[in-house]
Amino acid sequence: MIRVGVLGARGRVGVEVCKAVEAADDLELVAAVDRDDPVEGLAGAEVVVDFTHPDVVMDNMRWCIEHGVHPVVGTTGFDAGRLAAVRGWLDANPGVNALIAPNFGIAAVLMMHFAQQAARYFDSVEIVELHHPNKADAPSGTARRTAELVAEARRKAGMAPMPDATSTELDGARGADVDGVHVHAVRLAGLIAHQEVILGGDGEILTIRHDTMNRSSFTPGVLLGVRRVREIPGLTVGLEHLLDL
Ligand SMILES: NC(=O)C1=CN([C@@H]2O[C@H](COP(=O)(O)OP(=O)(O)OC[C@H]3O[C@@H](n4cnc5c(N)ncnc54)[C@H](OP(=O)(O)O)[C@@H]3O)[C@@H](O)[C@H]2O)C=CC1
Ligand SMILES: O=C(O)C1=N[C@H](C(=O)O)C[C@H](O)C1
Repeated sequence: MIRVGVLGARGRVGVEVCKAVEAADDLELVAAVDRDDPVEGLAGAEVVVDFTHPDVVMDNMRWCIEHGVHPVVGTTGFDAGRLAAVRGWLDANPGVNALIAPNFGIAAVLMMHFAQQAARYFDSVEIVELHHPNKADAPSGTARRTAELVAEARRKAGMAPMPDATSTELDGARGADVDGVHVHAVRLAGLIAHQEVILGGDGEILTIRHDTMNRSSFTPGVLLGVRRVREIPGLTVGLEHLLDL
């Protein structure tokens, strides 16, 4: 049995994670913690899953790592500076590992992977992400990561900058520039989490679309991370590293 704690346990995703851990024969839910709850119970966990908020996730990760607990993190808002800080804490606490995945949905990971593979065949790539209006961060962690993967693939292939004659624009009209890739964020009642990667070339458009239809879809990926994090040294970013793609 792996002893598991959950941070953000009463949140939209945390509730689903708690249910999935409780339903798994090889996992034991030893602590379900939300805002203002005592955290001591987490020290009895081997792995802590975090689905909280970008404002608090760094403090949570530091606490886990310093208490010898492996964090599996779905909370978004990571940039290069934050990842470097996490690496520093892990270096200071050998034997503790961490997994951060901007998206635990298997189909979402495949969407990012396919976009990365396709990127070098098209002149232009833009990303549209669409989420529920209660989301704190824009663009989404998934869109940021997709843009980074696409940009890296284009750099490796030695591609020219994307064509774009825009010379006058209203602020924000072309979206956020993530590593040279334009990312557009929609926040709309009724949505959960969706993304389109639109790739354009000479006379052809390829659209790769992913739709999250419910939040239990994240839990198989989370449980995979929980089961594997103890054996993957240091910091792992992205579930793709556990999927043999
Ligand atoms: N990687 C992935 O696959 C996915 C990532 N996410 C990300 O996960 C995060 C959470 O999403 P979601 O579940 O929709 O958000 P919710 O707001 O529904 O849940 C977050 C929960 O964490 C609680 N919380 C806030 N601060 C703390 C704290 N210091 N300690 C413990 N609990 C705390 C919140 O309490 P309160 O409401 O009082 O603030 C809330 O209950 C977001 O960053 C989101 O982008 C979401 C879906 C999938
Ligand atoms: O806040 C959400 O809901 C989601 N957040 C993650 C992100 O920012 O990419 C994953 C998924 O899109 C749902």
